[in-house]
Amino acid sequence: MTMTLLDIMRTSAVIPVIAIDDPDHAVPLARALVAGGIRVLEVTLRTKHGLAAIRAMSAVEGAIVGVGTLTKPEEFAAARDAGAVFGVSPGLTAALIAAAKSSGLPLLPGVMTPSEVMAAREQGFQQLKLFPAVPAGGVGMLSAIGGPLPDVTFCPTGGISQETASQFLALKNVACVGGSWLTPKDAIAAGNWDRITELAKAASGLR
Ligand SMILES: O=C(O)C(=O)C[C@H](O)[C@H](O)COP(=O)(O)O
Repeated sequence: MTMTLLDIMRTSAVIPVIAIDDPDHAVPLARALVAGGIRVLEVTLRTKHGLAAIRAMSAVEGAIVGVGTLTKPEEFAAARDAGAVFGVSPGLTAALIAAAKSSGLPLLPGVMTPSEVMAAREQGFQQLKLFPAVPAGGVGMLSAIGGPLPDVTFCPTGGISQETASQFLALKNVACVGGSWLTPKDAIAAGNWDRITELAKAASGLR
């Protein structure tokens, strides 16, 4: 059965934002996160290995793999073909809206102001990423937006940590949070998969 974006957002409390520097890290990293209860994985296109990593991680049992850092329309079909089942962008443009529709890839677009929330909603997007969440105003801003715009659900990302995530997750209009703290670069480089599983377990326990 195909999962909706909301189903995906409600699967785990935290969506790890992943950047793969070495393609050999993709599968063990995905296995380590899934072993810790974190199944939804956002693999960014920040490195040249992004698409190959999406392909490899999609084959890991239990993993639900999406593509992150979508900033250009041509990236949508390529990510979908590599196996991504959802996409995340830091912002939203007319070209990205068209690419999301033509590729069929469910998109979680980034917004940072009430006007951007309203413009995205007019285009049919009711699940949004607040980015960058903490610099934009964090918990106070999301709670204030929930007053006039209660029908939008957020995945705040940017500046959130294990220590602060629960404040975001307690909000009615937050389904999950995103962050890079589950995948520290030093742990990945050292192949310390047990540490990643521990971080994932702690994050899954947030909800
Ligand atoms: O790459 C993207 O597409 C982004 O939108 C940026 C990431 O979501 C943030 O960099 C994660 O934030 P941190 O947890 O503060 O590291």
